[in-house]
Amino acid sequence: MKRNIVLIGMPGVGKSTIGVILAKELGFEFMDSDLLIQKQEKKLLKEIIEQEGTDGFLRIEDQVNASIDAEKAVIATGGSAVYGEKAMEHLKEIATVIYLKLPFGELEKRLGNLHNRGVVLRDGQTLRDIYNERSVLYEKYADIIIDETGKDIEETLSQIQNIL
Ligand SMILES: Nc1ncnc2c1ncn2[C@@H]1O[C@H](COP(=O)(O)OP(=O)(O)OP(=O)(O)O)[C@@H](O)[C@H]1O
Ligand SMILES: O=C(O)C1=C[C@@H](O)[C@@H](O)[C@H](O)C1
Ligand SMILES: [Mg+2]
Repeated sequence: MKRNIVLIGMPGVGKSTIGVILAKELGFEFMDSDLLIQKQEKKLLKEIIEQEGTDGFLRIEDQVNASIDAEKAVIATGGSAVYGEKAMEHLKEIATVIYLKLPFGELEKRLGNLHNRGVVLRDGQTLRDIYNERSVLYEKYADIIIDETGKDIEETLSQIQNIL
C-alpha cells in the first residue's frame, strides 16, 4: 500500500462518510478536497460554481488537488476530481486510488435524498450523462474498485480493509 489512500467516485457514494471512518480505523489523517477548496477560496462550493462557472470550478479543483501534500492520509475527493488530469496524476503518485462504485439506479435514489449538493453539470447534461462520462475516468484512475451494491457503510468499510 502507498502512503495515502484517495477515494474517488460519483457524488453521494460516500467518499467523505467512509473516508473519515477509514482514516480513524487506520490511524491516518483525514482530508477532504472539497473542504480544502472552500478553505482556499473562502467560499462555499456552490458559490464558486455560481461565480466561476463549471470550468472555473474545475480549474480550482485541479490546482488544489494537485497541491495536496500528505503522508498517511485518507483523502476524499469531490466527484468531479477525475476531470483534473494534473491532479489525478499527482494523486496516483502519492496514493492508492480506490473507486467507490454504485450502480446508477442506487445512486439516483441516494442523491434524491441529498440536498444542496453542487454537482458539476455542463449545459443540458443529466445525472445519467455524467455517470456515463465519469465512470470511464473513475475506472481509468482506480487501483482498486469497490462495488457498493447492496452494502451498507460498515460492509463497504470492511471490504476496503480486507483488500488493503
Ligand atoms: N452504503 C452506503 N455507503 C456510503 N454512504 C451511504 C450508504 N448508504 C447511505 N449513505 C449515505 O449517502 C451519503 C453519502 O454522502 P457523502 O457526502 O459521503 O458522499 P461523497 O461521495 O463524499 O459525495 P461528494 O462527491 O458530493 O463529496 C451520506 O449521507 C451517507 O450517510
Ligand atoms: O461531483 C461533482 O460534480 C461535485 C461534487 C462535490 O464533491 C464538489 O466537489 C462539487 O460540488 C462538484
Ligand atoms: Mg464528499
